[in-house]
Amino acid sequence: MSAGGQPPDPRSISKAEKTGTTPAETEMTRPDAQPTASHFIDGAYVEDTGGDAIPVIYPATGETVATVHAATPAVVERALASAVRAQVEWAAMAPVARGRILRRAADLIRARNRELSVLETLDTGKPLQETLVADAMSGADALEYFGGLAADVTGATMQFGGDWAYTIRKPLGVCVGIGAWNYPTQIACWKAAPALATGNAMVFKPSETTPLCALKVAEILHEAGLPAGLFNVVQGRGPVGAALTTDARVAKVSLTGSVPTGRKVAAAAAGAMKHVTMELGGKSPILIFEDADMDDAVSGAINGNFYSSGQVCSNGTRVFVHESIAADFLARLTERVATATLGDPLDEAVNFGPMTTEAQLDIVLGHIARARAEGATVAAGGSRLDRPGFWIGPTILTDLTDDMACVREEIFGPVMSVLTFRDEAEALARANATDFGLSAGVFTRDLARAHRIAAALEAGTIWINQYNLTPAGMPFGGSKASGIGRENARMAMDHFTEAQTIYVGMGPVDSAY
Ligand SMILES: NC(=O)c1ccc[n+]([C@@H]2O[C@H](COP(=O)([O-])OP(=O)(O)OC[C@H]3O[C@@H](n4cnc5c(N)ncnc54)[C@H](O)[C@@H]3O)[C@@H](O)[C@H]2O)c1
Repeated sequence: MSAGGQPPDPRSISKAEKTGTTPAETEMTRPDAQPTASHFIDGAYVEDTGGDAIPVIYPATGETVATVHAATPAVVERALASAVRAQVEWAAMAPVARGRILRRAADLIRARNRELSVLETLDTGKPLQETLVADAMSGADALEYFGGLAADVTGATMQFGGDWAYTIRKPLGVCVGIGAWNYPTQIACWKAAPALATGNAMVFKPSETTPLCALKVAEILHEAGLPAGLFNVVQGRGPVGAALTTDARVAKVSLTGSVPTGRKVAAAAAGAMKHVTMELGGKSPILIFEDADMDDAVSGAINGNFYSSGQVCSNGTRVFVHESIAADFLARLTERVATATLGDPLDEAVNFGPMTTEAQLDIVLGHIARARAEGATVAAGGSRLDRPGFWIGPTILTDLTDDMACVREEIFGPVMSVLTFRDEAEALARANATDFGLSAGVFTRDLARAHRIAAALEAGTIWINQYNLTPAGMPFGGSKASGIGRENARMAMDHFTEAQTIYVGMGPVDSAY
């Protein structure tokens, strides 16, 4: 079945090509992406064409493949009202029964992985080769993981010699999820799974750039047995997100987005003392020592910079390489990057896709132009490709200093900055000299050094001899400006519940008079 349940609308697109070569002759079929309606509220698709039209553009060609409408105030109201109504019964349900629904949804997602992955590719432009393994499957992992944990939300008891106390974890109520455009299916599932497992309802607003996938997540959750109203999807830009954030019925906002948006949303939520989880941007370092396995280090740097065309929050875009191995590292890196296969992302042979939006491509090109002007050398890529859509190849910058904008600012595109260092203390100090603190990586065969560095790095997630893997059982999130709170793992259950303490007096009650 095609995405959106509508008949396929075949269009011809060219097949895979290596970087810089001409397209092959083979033709492929692109399925239809238009959803049944813009929003999913109270268990059903809802349309209201009164809201602004939002085009969904296939980044590989620049064509509009679907249109949705931003939520009007009436749509936002319906979503919130249904969530408030549904949450009370959901919270009273046996947790194991809640978990069973989430685990059923995980099975449905896995069974439909290809259809969902194609939709993710149309929404974002990421290669199908990636989306088949990283998006819906990661969403299914989260639903399965939190479905299993749902029955294990426990409090604690404290003894005071006679009197005692205990805590119970209570759901927060109605939670809002707001997504970025790079992982629309995964972000919806990572937020929905712990929220629903712990007895909350969620109203989710996808990024206006990638509005399609969260609708499918809602459809599948309800097919798995989720009662109506518990996972609602409303479309729209910033103002819709702001309306949800400031509504008095909302207890928590979980945002995945940039640091500037995070500051705005956290400030708005703080006014009403709402809970927040902030998954924000980064400029993460990867430290590669002279004893590192060179092939693994190159692979880690490639995965940490060019996967999803660099549109990954945790990317290790400042690659610090020990000066004794820097020439060898760069030679191997440029050789391997030249073998990236660009082409239509729906072709499974393709492993490098376009930027998701033209605006983001322009931001990336602006950073590269500024880096050149500041004296950087472009060792690979660096310019827009002459083809329809929003294309730039994997780009490597060298001859850099730490004060250059390309080394300091999040670029959110396929741009790796390669820097060199002399010793561990220097590498560590430079790695930590940033307001961001999302992630970091270290490649070395010296175990003691690996753990010493990991402990000293100021970042929420550190990978040793690996990069960017995020299993559902592992907490993920940022420190410093990169965020507040953690997604995934048991910790996320704490972020969607609050402790209530009950003191038990065993008598007698002493009083002064
Ligand atoms: N830490 C993580 O887990 C993680 C994951 C993916 C992306 N990101 C970050 O996201 C950014 C890229 O995504 P983006 O460009 O979509 O981010 P963005 O900050 O522009 O938008 C994020 C979301 O916030 C909404 N929004 C904008 N203004 C709002 C407001 N005032 N109130 C409420 N909602 C508002 C947007 O409509 C969108 O849905 C990058 O900085 C990237 O690093 C972080």
